[in-house]
Amino acid sequence: MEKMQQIVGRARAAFRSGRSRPLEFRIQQLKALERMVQEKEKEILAALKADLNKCGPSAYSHEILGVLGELALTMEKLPSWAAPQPVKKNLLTMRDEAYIGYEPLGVVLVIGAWNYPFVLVMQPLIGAIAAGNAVVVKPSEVSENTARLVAELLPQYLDKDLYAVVTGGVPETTELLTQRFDHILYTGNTAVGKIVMAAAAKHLTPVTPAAHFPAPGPSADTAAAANSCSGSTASAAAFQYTDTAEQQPIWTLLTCGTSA
Ligand SMILES: NC(=O)C1=CN([C@@H]2O[C@H](COP(=O)(O)OP(=O)(O)OC[C@H]3O[C@@H](n4cnc5c(N)ncnc54)[C@H](O)[C@@H]3O)[C@@H](O)[C@H]2O)C=CC1
Ligand SMILES: CCCCCCCCCCCCC/C=C/C(=O)O
Repeated sequence: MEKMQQIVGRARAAFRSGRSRPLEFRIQQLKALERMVQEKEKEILAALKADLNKCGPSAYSHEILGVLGELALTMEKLPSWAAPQPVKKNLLTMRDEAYIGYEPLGVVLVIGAWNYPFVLVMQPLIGAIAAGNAVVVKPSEVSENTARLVAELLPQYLDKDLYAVVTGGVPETTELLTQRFDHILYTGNTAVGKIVMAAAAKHLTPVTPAAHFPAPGPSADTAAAANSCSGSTASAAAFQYTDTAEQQPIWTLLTCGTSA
């Protein structure tokens, strides 16, 4: 318990330091992530082969190109996604500067699944970094080589305190879920999804699930409505990922929008 408390506590302290907020810092971390994928492509593909016998164009396109594509898109669009959006003024606000400004939520937990073990932790990680959050990544223990590689590589390229990796199985995930997060992005089966959502509910933490739930994936609106940011307007940032296999949106990362 103490270990998870320390990991999440370190991420929270790093978040509170404010260094994840500036746009230049976020883009610099995303660039480092891009360099990691380019420089360690062979190791990533070898881990996928060892875990799942995944290889050839399918491994390369989903797990490497998919991540590089997400990084390129995010770095290109981030300045406009993160920019304050002017809002219409009324009589009460006509003398004010009125806009919606996007704020990071805090510490985000990313739980990945075994079947696309690299892309399913990297895509949400990219969105969470882009939005200025600290992140704790929990890759699937079933694809243990990929999990080990992610734990080894991320600290070599990213800020070690802001972005942590926890490896292990059910006991570790269970322990991790006792901690308070500001958002949880979960991919996996429905039964565990219910466990994750119940644990999150104890801290009133919003969860974005990517499982095969009966309803389609969450839309920006439903996710925004589910998110509560005290004293501010909840707004969906444009960090949305479309699952090309299923043609439905599966990731929506929220930031808090505050309007003056
Ligand atoms: N909608 C989508 O976009 C996607 C959905 N999926 C779904 O996910 C399925 C694979 O998921 P799983 O087999 O669940 O993957 P998995 O066995 O890798 O588990 C997912 C995560 O849940 C954690 N976990 C497992 N048991 C737990 C427990 N009792 N308490 C807390 N945490 C626990 C694991 O540590 C792991 O990180 C696929 O078959 C598919 O249905 C997968 C990829 C994308
Ligand atoms: C040039 C082609 C680039 C394609 C990139 C697509 C990357 C998306 C990979 C995500 C795979 C998740 C699929 C979900 C599976 C499931 O529901 O079990």
